[in-house]
Amino acid sequence: MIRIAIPNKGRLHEPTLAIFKDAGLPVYGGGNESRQLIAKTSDPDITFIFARAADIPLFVEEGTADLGITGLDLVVERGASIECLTDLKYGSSRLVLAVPESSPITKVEDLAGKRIATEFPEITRNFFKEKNIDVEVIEVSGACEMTPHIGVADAIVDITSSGTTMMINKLRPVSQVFESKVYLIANKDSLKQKDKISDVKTAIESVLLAKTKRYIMMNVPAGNLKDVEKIIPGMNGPTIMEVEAPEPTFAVHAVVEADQIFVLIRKLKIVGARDILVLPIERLIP
Ligand SMILES: Nc1ncnc2c1ncn2[C@@H]1O[C@H](COP(=O)(O)OP(=O)(O)OP(=O)(O)O)[C@@H](O)[C@H]1O
Ligand SMILES: O=P(O)(O)OC[C@H]1O[C@H](OP(=O)(O)OP(=O)(O)O)[C@H](O)[C@@H]1O
Ligand SMILES: [Mg+2]
Repeated sequence: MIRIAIPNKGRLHEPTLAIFKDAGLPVYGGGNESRQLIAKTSDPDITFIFARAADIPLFVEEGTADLGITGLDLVVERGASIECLTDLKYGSSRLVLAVPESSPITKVEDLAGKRIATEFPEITRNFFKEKNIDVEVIEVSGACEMTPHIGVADAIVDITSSGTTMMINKLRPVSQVFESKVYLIANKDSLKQKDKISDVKTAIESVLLAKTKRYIMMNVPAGNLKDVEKIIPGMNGPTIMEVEAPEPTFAVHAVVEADQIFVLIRKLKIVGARDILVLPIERLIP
């Protein structure tokens, strides 16, 4: 049995359900936000448990869950001893040291002897300890941006991605403290004992790889085939099939980089390709 802990709400909930669905493991029962706590999947050996992202590192460390999806910031903050298997490419964020816009503080050293409010006390303490700067860390459980404006702290260390919340709260970043990504994480013992974990990892990674590729199909007059082959990179070269058509014609299929499609189609039209179709790929297993 494999138990996978996934965030029951918040910004990671939907993209996590989506990536498992694409990987062939849809959640039975819909995984509605923060109400359903356990769900079966299409594999009788795999069960999802829904938890707060902040609790998942320890659930995975102690083996309550064999696998989990959560942010590296939460793993490090809790000092969880787990394996980070795969960067899931969504939810990247930064922990940033910030002060009120009106503050005279401009660099990290100016924080010596000051008070810093944060939801990440361990990461914050380590950051300043490594710089030999003595600060007072005040742990809060949310609304961190308010603390410097009400005299609770002189600065904050908080999570950010667009920077909108800090700007709205008239906070000026001073330094980046930590860079975070969302990972598929694993319990160390489970990783050794449960083969199915590598199946889950491969399935997830096949979805991530497929998102960067497109499947392209076209018809090419025989006389233009060489010019088209020069343009189509393909993974191991294009697939070429003869087409039943009034004139000698070939169907050319290939897997290409998604971010090359716009330029590629323009070039293919110039060398005579027609009836060009571009399709998404659900999974790509090299
Ligand atoms: N503003 C953000 N931008 C990008 N990623 C974020 C942001 N806030 C949090 N994350 C990432 O999402 C993970 C989960 O964040 P968090 O624990 O705050 O839950 P949430 O998704 O914000 O839901 P809630 O905070 O309402 O419980 C974090 O570990 C972090 O990696
Ligand atoms: O840089 P930004 O894009 O503005 O994101 C920063 C905000 O994101 C997180 O809040 P979230 O939206 O997760 O709500 P929460 O406070 O309930 O966690 C974090 O607590 C910040 O408030
Ligand atoms: Mg949040």
